[in-house]
Amino acid sequence: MTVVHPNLEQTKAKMRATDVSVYYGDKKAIDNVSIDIPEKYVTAFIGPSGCGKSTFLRTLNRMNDTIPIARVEGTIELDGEDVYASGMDVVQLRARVGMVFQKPNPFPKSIYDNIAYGPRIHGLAERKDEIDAIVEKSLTRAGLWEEVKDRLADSGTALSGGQQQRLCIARAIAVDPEVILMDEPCSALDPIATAKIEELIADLSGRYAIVIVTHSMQQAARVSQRTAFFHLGKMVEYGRTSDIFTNPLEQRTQDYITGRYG
Ligand SMILES: Nc1ncnc2c1ncn2[C@@H]1O[C@H](COP(=O)(O)OP(=O)(O)OP(=O)(O)O)[C@@H](O)[C@H]1O
Repeated sequence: MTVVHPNLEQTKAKMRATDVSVYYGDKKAIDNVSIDIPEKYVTAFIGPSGCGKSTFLRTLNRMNDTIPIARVEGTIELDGEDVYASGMDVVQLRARVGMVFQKPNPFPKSIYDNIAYGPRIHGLAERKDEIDAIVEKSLTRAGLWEEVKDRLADSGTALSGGQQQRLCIARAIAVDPEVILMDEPCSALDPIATAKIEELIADLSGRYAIVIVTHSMQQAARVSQRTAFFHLGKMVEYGRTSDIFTNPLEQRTQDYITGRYG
């Protein structure tokens, strides 16, 4: 059972997970997790290594489909629609629920094409001027436009690590997502690049539902309004970020945030 803080105000759920369990073969990695992911907020998933944070994050846009031995039970909804329904178009789902990974993974293409690719294949724009506008808007929103506007034809892989990660965020934004999942997006970055990504997350919250997996409690405290603490595949506690860090209700949460394990 998850302890949910009683003072949580009602917010509209953008995504809802109900009784979700995930298995890798016979091994249960996520055990009966239910959570509402609120619209326009940043939700952080924290917990010790191996507790299942990334596994659970990946259920939200069916990234686990790419792992043959992974099996998901329970229900995940996006605006009330069953994400695992047989008629669900997974490509479309992953545009609506975008993902940014631990290691920046730009396509080996130009900066321009990294952004233009998604809108083109999703039919969001056809004319060059429309695509140009999406490229500029997405890069601006990701805080990268000023740095790259004079070299859009250069390869995305030639950027610094932090710039590459902002390019990947711009790429996710370009297809007009509703939710952005971030799996330890700063773990490969230095402190300055990390600070830029954190600023960017703050700018983007309010516009998208964002879910971030992080090993850094300081980062969770800085960027999120909601925090879920995971331990051994279970979601132990969920509440406002400030409450989770100052007034945890569960001993296991208290032990983790005070550094007794992790
Ligand atoms: N592809 C996979 N095949 C088999 N087992 C896996 C796979 N991915 C993860 N697991 C197992 O599932 C459990 C949860 O792993 P997961 O990566 O979700 O945890 P995590 O909390 O994100 O960890 P970390 O913080 O170290 O990234 C672990 O026991 C892990 O070994």
